[in-house]
Amino acid sequence: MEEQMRSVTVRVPAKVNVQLAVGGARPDGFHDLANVFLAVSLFDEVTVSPSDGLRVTCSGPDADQVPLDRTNLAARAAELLAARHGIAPDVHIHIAKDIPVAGGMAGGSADGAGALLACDALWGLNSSRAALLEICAELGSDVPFSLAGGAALGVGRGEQLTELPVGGTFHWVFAVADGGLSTPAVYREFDRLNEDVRVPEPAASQALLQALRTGDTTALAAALANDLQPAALSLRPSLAATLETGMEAGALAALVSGSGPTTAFLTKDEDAAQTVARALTASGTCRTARVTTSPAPGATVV
Ligand SMILES: C[C@@](CO)(OP(=O)(O)O)[C@H](O)COP(=O)(O)OP(=O)(O)OC[C@H]1O[C@@H](n2ccc(N)nc2=O)[C@H](O)[C@@H]1O
Ligand SMILES: Nc1ncnc2c1ncn2[C@@H]1O[C@H](COP(=O)(O)OP(=O)(O)O)[C@@H](O)[C@H]1O
Repeated sequence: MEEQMRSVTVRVPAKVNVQLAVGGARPDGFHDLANVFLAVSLFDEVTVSPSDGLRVTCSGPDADQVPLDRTNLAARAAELLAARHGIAPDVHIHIAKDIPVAGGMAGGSADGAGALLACDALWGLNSSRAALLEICAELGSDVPFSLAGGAALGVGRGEQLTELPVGGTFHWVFAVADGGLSTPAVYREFDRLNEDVRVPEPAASQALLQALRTGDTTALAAALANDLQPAALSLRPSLAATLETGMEAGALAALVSGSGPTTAFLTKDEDAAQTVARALTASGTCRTARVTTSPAPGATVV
């Protein structure tokens, strides 16, 4: 009972990149981006409670693929926050995982942002939003957006966010692939494929921002773009069949989610999403299909 009363649970969304414009490799190994994030209604739940030391547990269908040591982004978040305040990270972090692992949907980032917010509440630190966002950026390029949710443009390596207005609800299907793809490997493949190309400065598409602002699904479908898609397809050619299956079933557009291998299908409404999900599942070109909506709120104490 004591443990229950003193636990804090935070719900955190997955993301899809509706535009991922990638620049050339920087000297620090990162790439400058114009990264338009949209949070979708697939969530992990991170629960923290006092413990003798730092401990991570995980439940859910993909739990066996999640590291439970100090490399887990949730553990790193707790350690960073505790270090800033000169306290010990004595906390049990439990992750109820529903976001595909290594799928290009920022599941690890979600858990990092979730653990940070949850520990801040558990330890009564009352950190400012700006302080939390700064720690998020230290944890990873995508982590600030997991805290923020909604929609945002991320520049720099994706960590410098500007919130974007969204004027409606979008319907998506996500086809979860068997096995993950390593984000660094996909960026390396992007570099290899662009070896002899002058990669332009990344810039957000005005048509895309307008489509988000007005909630115009057809316009959003026309503007979706992911510069990492050729690299993900090069490393995982079978994704082409998944993309084709969703389009044939009536999706307005299909793309790889971030670094993949999850693929995303935008549909005109919930019924169309169910039809696409059924076709994807029946085709055997993916492990499972998930119907979602966007935008979704960022990390929230529940
Ligand atoms: C590609 C994206 C799209 O949102 O996410 P996923 O689709 O994997 O979830 C992100 O750029 C991934 O962000 P995140 O997974 O937080 O990356 P980080 O931990 O910061 O960096 C991991 C590695 O990815 C590469 N990386 C990441 C971000 C960036 N702007 N340029 C890069 O080259 C680097 O090789 C880096 O060492
Ligand atoms: N809390 C976490 N959940 C999932 N993966 C994690 C977590 N912490 C660290 N990782 C590591 O990060 C890798 C990328 O995971 P994830 O964030 O799910 O994918 P992506 O970067 O494609 O969005 C995993 O393969 C795993 O080794």
